[in-house]
Amino acid sequence: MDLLRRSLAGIFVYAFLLPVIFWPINFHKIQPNLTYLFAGGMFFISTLRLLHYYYSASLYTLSSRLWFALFALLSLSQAAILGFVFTLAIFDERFYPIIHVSMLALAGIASSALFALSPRIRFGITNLAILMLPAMITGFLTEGYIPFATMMLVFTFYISGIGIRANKEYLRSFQIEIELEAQRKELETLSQTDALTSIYNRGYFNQYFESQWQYAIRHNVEVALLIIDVDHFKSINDTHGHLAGDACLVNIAYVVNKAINRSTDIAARYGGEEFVVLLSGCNKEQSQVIARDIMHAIDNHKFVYRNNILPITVSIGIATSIPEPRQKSNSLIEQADHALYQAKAQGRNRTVLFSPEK
Ligand SMILES: Nc1nc2c(ncn2[C@@H]2O[C@H](COP(=O)(O)OP(=O)(O)OP(=O)(O)O)[C@@H](O)[C@H]2O)c(=O)[nH]1
Repeated sequence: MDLLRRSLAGIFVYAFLLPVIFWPINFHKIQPNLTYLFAGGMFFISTLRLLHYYYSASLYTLSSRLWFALFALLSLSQAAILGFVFTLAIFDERFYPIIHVSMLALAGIASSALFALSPRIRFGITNLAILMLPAMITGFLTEGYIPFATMMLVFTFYISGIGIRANKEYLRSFQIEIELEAQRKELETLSQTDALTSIYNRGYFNQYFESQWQYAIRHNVEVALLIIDVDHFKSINDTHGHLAGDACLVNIAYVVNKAINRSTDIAARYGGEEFVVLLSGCNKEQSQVIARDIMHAIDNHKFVYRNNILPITVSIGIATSIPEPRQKSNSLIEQADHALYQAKAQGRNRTVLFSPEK
């Protein structure tokens, strides 16, 4: 339907403006048959197109395919007539006077295409003005050519109108594309982020961990996993309230996230008061150093809520592996979990590296 609305102005141009051009240049006297055939043909098809326009809704309900087939047939017929006239004007001397009309139509088509694709509308208007003004001014100043110059002026306005509209649509589609891309990115970030702490969530961690695990299998790289659990967190909630607990989790996430530096390492909230850190290409010694750094950073951080200093400590389970091709990534989580369990059992506020014999 939008297609139809857009073509309405074109129907009137084809029906009246183009045929009318033939009279000021007296072409109807030189080639009456062609003039009346062209004008009659254009007028007839334009009338059919107007009928198609007014009965569009019911025709479309009847069959959208038929609606489009008729639309295409009618508009392409007018293009065919125009193409035929262009060819006669260029290649047959008897029709030479209408070369003006053909050139004008071609200039218009070229300008509207340029308008539509130019990001700067002023450039399109300047281009059209430079293209049309010399001939138009000369036409107004030359006896016998005023009607032709007037017609050029009308035509120039018509092309500018189409061009400005097409240009606006072109820019709008660009804008929509940029907005959609920004929204897609925002949604992607939201789906990967933990709502409370703003670090990565468990969903993203699982996905990233799996990809790093596969990479480690292919390249024989060591992967380290730390599971960090807040000690006696229940009593923090019970003593100071859940909001105090939430504030602690936000701070812990901040401190943990700050402690990792490599671009391939990530920290995520695994659930409740548990966090995970994935370190790629990190051996046992290096991962223990990082785990201790995290513990010290938490020790040194002042957790204050409503003027109360909250005694926050964490226990960290560490596991590392150079994964075998058939080894599942879950095995590393189980090992780190096991080490965490031992850290808790040994009195908390410590790091434990997983070892099978323990
Ligand atoms: N404020 C707050 N509390 C949470 C959140 N998620 C989990 N918790 C609480 O974290 C506490 C975890 O308690 P437990 O699993 O018993 O562990 P813990 O008290 O930390 O004891 P240990 O881990 O054995 O040192 C529970 O009270 C949960 O309600 C959260 O998003 N915000």
